Amino acid sequence: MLTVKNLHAGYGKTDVLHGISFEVKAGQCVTLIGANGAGKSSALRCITGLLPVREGQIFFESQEITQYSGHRIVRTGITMCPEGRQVFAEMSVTENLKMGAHTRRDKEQGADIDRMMDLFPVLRKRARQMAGTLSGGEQEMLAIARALMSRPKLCIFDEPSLGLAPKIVQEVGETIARIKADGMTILLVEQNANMALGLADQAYLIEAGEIVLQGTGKELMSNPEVSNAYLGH
Ligand SMILES: Nc1ncnc2c1ncn2[C@@H]1O[C@H](COP(=O)(O)OP(=O)(O)OP(=O)(O)O)[C@@H](O)[C@H]1O
Repeated sequence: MLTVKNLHAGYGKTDVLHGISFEVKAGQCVTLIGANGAGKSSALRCITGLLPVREGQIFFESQEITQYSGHRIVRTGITMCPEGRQVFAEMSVTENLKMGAHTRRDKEQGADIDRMMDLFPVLRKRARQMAGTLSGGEQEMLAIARALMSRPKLCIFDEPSLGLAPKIVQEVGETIARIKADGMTILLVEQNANMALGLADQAYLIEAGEIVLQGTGKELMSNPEVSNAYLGH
């Protein structure tokens, strides 16, 4: 579904991605793991049109999207659930969900809001509450639900566990697993390698802008180098 080939990108004179390639097949959960500053978010910024690609190509389904604007990429069916959640703090939960559907022209948004509230009961309880007053975990659920409101074909999660307590991280992991079981294709970027590898069909380890290891989630989890450096075992 998504193919990234030999991707180079950077900021100013500095290159931070040095030719990474990976693939996300329909229905898979694929994860990019790696330390702080390895280049995971930069790779996502390239896919979503926020950072120019210097060399290489990105394909989504049958089209090349390498030079597409962020807006056009959303219309192809790629949605990102951003790092730090970025909910609209001064809007209610329901209004945030409506914002997630702003690119849709159909009349089923109301039914989808209801579906999201079934999927995330805490959002129904807090429907009228300003999003800025929700807890971190609730805001993450809202950010995920808002991303799903666009009815994406590919949902990208950037560090969904960041800053959350371990119990909430587990809940977020379970939520992503449920979304995957419903058939969503997922690209997940995480520093929390334990959570990410547990969910992933396919995983890539990025170090200093290069992919240094790839395999199934299980394979990377049982790799001693990954285990020592990233899993805290
Ligand atoms: N806007 C920017 N301007 C200049 N350099 C940047 C910018 N954003 C990121 N970088 C640099 O690019 C490199 C890769 O950063 P990136 O955010 O992609 O890493 P990451 O793996 O996602 O890490 P993190 O988990 O901290 O987000 C780092 O060296 C970082 O300092």
